[in-house]
Amino acid sequence: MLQIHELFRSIQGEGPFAGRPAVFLRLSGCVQPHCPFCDTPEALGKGKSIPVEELVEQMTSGGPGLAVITGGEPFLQWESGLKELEAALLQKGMEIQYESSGRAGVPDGVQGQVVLSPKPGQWPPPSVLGKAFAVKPLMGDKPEIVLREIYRSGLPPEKIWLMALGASREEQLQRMPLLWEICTRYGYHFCPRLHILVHDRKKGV
Ligand SMILES: Nc1nc2[nH]cc(C(=O)O)c2c(=O)[nH]1
Ligand code: SF4
Ligand SMILES: [Mg+2]
Repeated sequence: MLQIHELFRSIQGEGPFAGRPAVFLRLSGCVQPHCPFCDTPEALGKGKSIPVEELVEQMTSGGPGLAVITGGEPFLQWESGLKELEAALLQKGMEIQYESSGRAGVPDGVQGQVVLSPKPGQWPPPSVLGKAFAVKPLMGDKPEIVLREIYRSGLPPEKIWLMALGASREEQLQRMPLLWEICTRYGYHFCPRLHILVHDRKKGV
């Protein structure tokens, strides 16, 4: 069983796979304490219990493609169903990408691609960063602190996507010019959040 908040088809809005059609599974629950700026508070509750087999059926009904598994914090449920879901989806030819804050660690043996979005003040340890395919830090009012963490971690610029904190189109657009400048200067990827730019605060897209 997995505790889920929602399952929907959309376009990956962030990171290295941005622009790709994908099926999204948003798992429920996150590590305490929850972030005061959380943009998915609706996913922090208990959610609905759904059997893994039913999720596999729904997620593969459109044929093979990209599955994005997000939350909340998806890796909290690794041992209670997510590992099993990963194996079943891979077996059906799906490509898997995780959206994780890194706050629950990254399980050993995970096969999908892990994209970490560290939150301000919560920079993950090297053992967690080392398992990431890409790192896309949320940039808020103190970008210099995050830039220092990136520099200290020794991550190569090719692995970094900078994205703006904020759940609204207005906040995104307001923070983008500075991020654009920083990305140009340091050779990081600029990460628009397409679903917010297109749909603003709408959920389930
Ligand atoms: N379209 C779309 N792309 C996303 N990429 C990461 C998302 C997330 O909430 O983790 C997300 C989301 O909620 N929607
Ligand atoms: S890690 Fe993400 S989902 Fe969890 S409380 Fe923080 S912002 Fe919300
Ligand atoms: Mg999100």
